[in-house]
Amino acid sequence: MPISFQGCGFGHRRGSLVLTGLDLSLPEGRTVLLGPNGAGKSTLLGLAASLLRPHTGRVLYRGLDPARRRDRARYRSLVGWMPQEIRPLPGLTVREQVGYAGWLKGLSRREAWRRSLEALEVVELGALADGPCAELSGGQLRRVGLAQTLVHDAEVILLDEPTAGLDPDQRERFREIVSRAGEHAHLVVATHDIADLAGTYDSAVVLDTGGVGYAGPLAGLVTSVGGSVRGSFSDQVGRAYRRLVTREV
Ligand SMILES: Nc1ncnc2c1ncn2[C@@H]1O[C@H](COP(=O)(O)OP(=O)(O)OP(=O)(O)O)[C@@H](O)[C@H]1O
Repeated sequence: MPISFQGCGFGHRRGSLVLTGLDLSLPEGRTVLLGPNGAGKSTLLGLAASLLRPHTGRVLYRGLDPARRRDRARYRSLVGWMPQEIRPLPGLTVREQVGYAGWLKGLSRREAWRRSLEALEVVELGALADGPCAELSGGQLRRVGLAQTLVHDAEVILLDEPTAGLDPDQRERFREIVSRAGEHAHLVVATHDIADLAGTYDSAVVLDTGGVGYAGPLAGLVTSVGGSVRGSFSDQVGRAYRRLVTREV
């Protein structure tokens, strides 16, 4: 079972909590994390990535608690995280940037270098491996971000709005690559891109004003809000999500 949150509370500022008493086990497989702006999706991923530490409760994966110093390095080697913004490191090639990420996650230099090319091939950037990272387009940089999560043996991969700002073709391409990456690891993807949810994900978690509105299989999202069964399954899921967060009837 992937990452679980046990009674987690967190606020970025004193007196204002984003998450309170969160009890949630992220589903297995490919999970989409949905919710309106400010619902706490990035905060939840930040806690899962051990970038943020809960003020109350704990985050666990395979019995490892990243708040405990002795568990942290192992936890981080098993959990990959891609932030919303990928910054090219000055002077590094694409392959060096990905290899560096692997080294930070505990791979030897030799292993990180070898695997960096494999990861770049998965995201279809092998041909640009030796070019400067700073010259990549926004869409290509997102793919570097994904390669950085694939270069080590992450069992859980967390992606924060990986398709934001991409044109429709790039989004579709990225969704395909993400879907493929989900064959080898549990994926959790925070996104507002609700096109083809059914083709890309197995499960959904919907956050709404500090709580979990829904967590489970995509099909259950439709039935949980009494959604209509008209249209394709993806359309039904999209409508059910909108209904859940806007209370549309
Ligand atoms: N660094 C920060 N300092 C202070 N408040 C923050 C910080 N980051 C987020 N917040 C606040 O925490 C709340 C949750 O933000 P978060 O970014 O987790 O939401 P989100 O669901 O990812 O939103 P979006 O869809 O807009 O990316 C918001 O009210 C936001 O203003």
